[in-house]
Amino acid sequence: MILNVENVTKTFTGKGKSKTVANDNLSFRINKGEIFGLLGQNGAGKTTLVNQILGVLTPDSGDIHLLGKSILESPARARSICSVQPQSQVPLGFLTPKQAVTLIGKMRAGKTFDPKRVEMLFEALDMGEWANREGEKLSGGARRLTAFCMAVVVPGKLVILDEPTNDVDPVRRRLLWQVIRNLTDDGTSVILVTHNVMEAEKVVDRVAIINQGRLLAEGSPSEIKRSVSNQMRMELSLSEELADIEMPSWVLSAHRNGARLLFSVDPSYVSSSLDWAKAQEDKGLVIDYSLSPTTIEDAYIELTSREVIES
Ligand SMILES: Nc1ncnc2c1ncn2[C@@H]1O[C@H](COP(=O)(O)OP(=O)(O)OP(=O)(O)O)[C@@H](O)[C@H]1O
Repeated sequence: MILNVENVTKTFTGKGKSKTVANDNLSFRINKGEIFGLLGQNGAGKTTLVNQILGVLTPDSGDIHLLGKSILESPARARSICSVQPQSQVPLGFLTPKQAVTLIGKMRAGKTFDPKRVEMLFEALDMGEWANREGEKLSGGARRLTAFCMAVVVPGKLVILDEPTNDVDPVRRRLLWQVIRNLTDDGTSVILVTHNVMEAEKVVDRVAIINQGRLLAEGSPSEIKRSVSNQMRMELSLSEELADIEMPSWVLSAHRNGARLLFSVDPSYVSSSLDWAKAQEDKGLVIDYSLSPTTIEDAYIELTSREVIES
């Protein structure tokens, strides 16, 4: 085991003494060589937890053990064991990606640093065209990939990646997932902090879903899906963002994001749900629909969503 988070609670006191419980009695473990997804909506408490793993914040109660030792006893050790890609963009200034990544590699590995590692990463992520371009002239995606390379050029035993695919194009996203997967070959563990549940499902071994500071579920993506039940998902693209759709009685739960509507459907209502969707399409209210087995995104929405749209 690399990381053991035990009953961690962290509360912030704001203006007027209002309190926010950012982490509420969180407990989970991460194994060696594992990719662990930390999933949760904005404000769920992910960054607060990461900052405690890095020893930047101290829990109010509970403890975190990294490779068997308490972070409370030695916060600086935690920072030497972990490498991090932060959620915010890393300012590169006039440094090129090659210079920035090489600099970090030398700082972390000293004389044992092998510059071929930079070439290998740039090739694996198809970054050659940007390698020698000034940081300030790079696109958001190129900067994000550079920050990723800085985090993994000499990876710690625990690599923490906060939304690493933000701004990255779909082709390089796939390359990035492959590089992340390869990181674990030598026993490195990875924490992947993300909102992008569907993407995470393809790469993580286990996930923790947190909401309002609390752990809602933990396990492999298939365990999480099973825990939510044997439902089907219907996904609809509405013709207008504000289209008024009457909710059928067989909908178990619903989630709407603009013109995208997701239903959980009892498998015994497959035929009725397809008839209903076809009727909505004929009325011009729905552009497109599909029915498929539950995904981890459905499980996530089911677990975290308080909002069920009304009929
Ligand atoms: N320094 C702070 N002072 C007061 N409240 C804070 C502080 N840091 C975080 N919070 C609050 O704690 C809660 C958890 O925040 P946190 O940044 O950990 O969430 P998150 O899951 O990382 O969100 P996001 O996905 O948006 O980055 C939020 O309600 C946030 O407003």
